[in-house]
Amino acid sequence: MANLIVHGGKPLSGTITPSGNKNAVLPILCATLLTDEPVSLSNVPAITDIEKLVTFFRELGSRIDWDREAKTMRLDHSDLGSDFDPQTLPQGMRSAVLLFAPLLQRFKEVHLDSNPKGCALGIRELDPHLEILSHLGTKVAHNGELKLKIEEKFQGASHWADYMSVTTTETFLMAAATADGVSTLTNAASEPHVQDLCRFLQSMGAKIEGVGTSVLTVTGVDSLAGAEATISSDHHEVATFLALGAITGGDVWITDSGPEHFALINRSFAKLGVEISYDGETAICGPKQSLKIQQPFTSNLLPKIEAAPWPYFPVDLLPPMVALATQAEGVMHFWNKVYEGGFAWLPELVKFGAHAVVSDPHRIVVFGQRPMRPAVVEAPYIIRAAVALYMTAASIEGRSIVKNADPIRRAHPHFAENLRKLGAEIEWDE
Ligand SMILES: CC(=O)N[C@H]1[C@@H](OP(=O)(O)OP(=O)(O)OC[C@H]2O[C@@H](n3ccc(=O)[nH]c3=O)[C@H](O)[C@@H]2O)O[C@H](CO)[C@@H](O)[C@@H]1O
Ligand SMILES: C=C(OP(=O)(O)O)C(=O)O
Repeated sequence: MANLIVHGGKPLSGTITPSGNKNAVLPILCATLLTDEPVSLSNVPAITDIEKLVTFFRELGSRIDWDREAKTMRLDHSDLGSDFDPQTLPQGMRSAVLLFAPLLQRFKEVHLDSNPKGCALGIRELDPHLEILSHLGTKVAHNGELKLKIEEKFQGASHWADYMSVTTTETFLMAAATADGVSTLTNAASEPHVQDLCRFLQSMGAKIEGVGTSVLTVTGVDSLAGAEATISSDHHEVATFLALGAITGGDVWITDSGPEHFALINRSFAKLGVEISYDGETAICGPKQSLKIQQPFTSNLLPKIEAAPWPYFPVDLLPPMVALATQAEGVMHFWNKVYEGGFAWLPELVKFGAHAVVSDPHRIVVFGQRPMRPAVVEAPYIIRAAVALYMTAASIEGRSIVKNADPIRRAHPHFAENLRKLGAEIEWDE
């Protein structure tokens, strides 16, 4: 595990180009298993989750050319073996569950001996995935080991999911793409990365209707073809760097920022006193933001930022907003409607002097502008919490250490290098 050594208190200023979105590239990589034809991807981020997936693919027999500098990858799965060792399934990354449907489509039978888990945000349940696979014709048996089996093909079916789950929706899309007949998912997730997977599958020849809505209809096709795609900018990274500009009093410009996804995210910034402006596709967090929490018109109400499945404010962006609230004048209520463990890292934030009260596992109240001091804190295995602890350290004059911060590398390539370009004093201590 690696620690981040931070000398904070300096305004971060400059221009950054965001990386490709981890949560878009990983399902797209899993979907490449659905074809024997070559696939070419660009804007592929050099992140550790992809390293793990590429290692797994190579174990299977895939040919992969990954130029990390050029951010391009060419994949060819035409020479895959006839089976795989479940022990080689990537661990510690939720996206490994996205291998189930394509592996089943290839091998017809898959045995799994573990839940690959992911960020420690709560229980990362497999049941919705098993439910959708079972609806689409998979025989599911578990007796210590999980055994999944299909006959020749997935079978088209309709399913109304319990809740809008990102990866479950992606499992549905991959299974339904080549299923026999028509499949419908009601209560589907519609996050930007889910839409990216839909468009990628369409470019491979899949027939998908309802992209971006909560009802997806997929008409199965016999086979999918090779394709080319560019991975979208990571809206989490865009928002994080804007928040870093705001928390340090700097002037940060982000190119290729995907403004179409930001209306609600920017309104949430505005609730904390941060105005984001645009020059075309470039998002700007200008200098000297007021960092004053807006009061609601209604009396007897706390201002709040409420996160839930898209098009709500994204849960993965709550931690940077919480860090920002520690520096803002006023009180802000945060509500994570998704994860029961999404705020478990708050005791670490408090070590900097922040005043944050946990109301219940889903809700906290942050009292801003308390006197803050440098600290040595421990990052949990949660990418965005590690980022938020770094942000807080960057805003406080003096030397702080964020221990075990390497989950950041799961999603943000060249994190420290990018920040140094903005004037940050930050080092990895391996
Ligand atoms: C690889 C990937 O894409 N990971 C993302 C994906 O994970 P993932 O697909 O695992 O997240 P889900 O959308 O399934 O939601 C996670 C958990 O939240 C709970 N839940 C969710 C929605 C809801 O309306 N009610 C509810 O109870 C469930 O316990 C569920 O297990 O989506 C999450 C939610 O945007 C993000 O944090 C993760 O970064
Ligand atoms: C929670 C995340 O990842 P995972 O779903 O892989 O845990 C994340 O990207 O913030």
